[in-house]
Amino acid sequence: MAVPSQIHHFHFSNCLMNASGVSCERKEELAALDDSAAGTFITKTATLEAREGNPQPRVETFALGSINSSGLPNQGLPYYLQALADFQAAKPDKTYFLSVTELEEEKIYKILEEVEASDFKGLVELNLSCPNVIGKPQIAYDFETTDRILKRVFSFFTKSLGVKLPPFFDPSHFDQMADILNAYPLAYVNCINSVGNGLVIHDEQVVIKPKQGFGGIGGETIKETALANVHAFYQRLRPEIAIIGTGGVCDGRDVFEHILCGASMVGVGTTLYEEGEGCFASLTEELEAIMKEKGYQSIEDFRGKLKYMD
Ligand SMILES: CC(C)(C)CCc1c(C(=O)O)[nH]c(=O)[nH]c1=O
Repeated sequence: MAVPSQIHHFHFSNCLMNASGVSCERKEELAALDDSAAGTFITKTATLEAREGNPQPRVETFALGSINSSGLPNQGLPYYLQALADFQAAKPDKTYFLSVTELEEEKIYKILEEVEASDFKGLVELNLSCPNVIGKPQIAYDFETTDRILKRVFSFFTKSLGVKLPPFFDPSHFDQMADILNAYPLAYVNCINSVGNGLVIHDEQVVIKPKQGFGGIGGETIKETALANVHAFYQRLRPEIAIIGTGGVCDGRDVFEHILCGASMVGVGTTLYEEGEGCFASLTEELEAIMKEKGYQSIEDFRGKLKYMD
């Protein structure tokens, strides 16, 4: 029971995977994902050194989703490179994802130089939702910084690289970002990261401790924004740049819709957080039932074929 997919020469036995950040910080969590119905996994975004992250409570769920200000808690790059080497040795034919970022521009180059020098064979995801300079927006909302970073990264980086993008909400931003991304040999873009700086209130109080309760929103409530970002980039990017659709996946229909919008792989975050890795099997069953009912044999029968009203 699976719906296979691929990104370039990387084949995946199933089109579902976790969203970076959820159930993927420690090796034991990655092992559970590795043994699940998911076609692959992506690590929690790694930084050069391990990080504690923000004070708890820092992740909470609410009726229609989740909010988090985790603060990049991770075990540090060496931990993930070693873990990935072990997973790869056990399953030589499987492809995995490593997510990385850093909190200053120069360190972004340093961490990618370390990944480049490693034996990692999978795909690398550069998380562009990181704040760069204090007082400036996150990298992906600063177009010239994004362009400068990608230009310098691709002057030395030869492994397969994708970028994780926050949501955009304006056609001119889709246009500007797509123009930048199309200039680089990216393997894929992953749309979207959580919807930044939401606020969840219970009674009269915020529900997470960091940032006076402000945090990234995920789950059911962000699906329409996620689908729009997947499709907007599908419409604009060169076909060589694949799209991973992440955000708002609660059932098989949501997976189907991400693929209809152009996604080749679909990331699951909040639902994985709430249901555990068994969600991949149920999402796959639901997707297969929809495909059967519609007579679709494979993803390519409907990927990107969203119909407009003429
Ligand atoms: C928000 C950052 C801490 C700068 C990056 C890590 C991250 C986090 C996080 O670790 O707080 N949460 C998200 O929903 N998306 C992210 O990309």
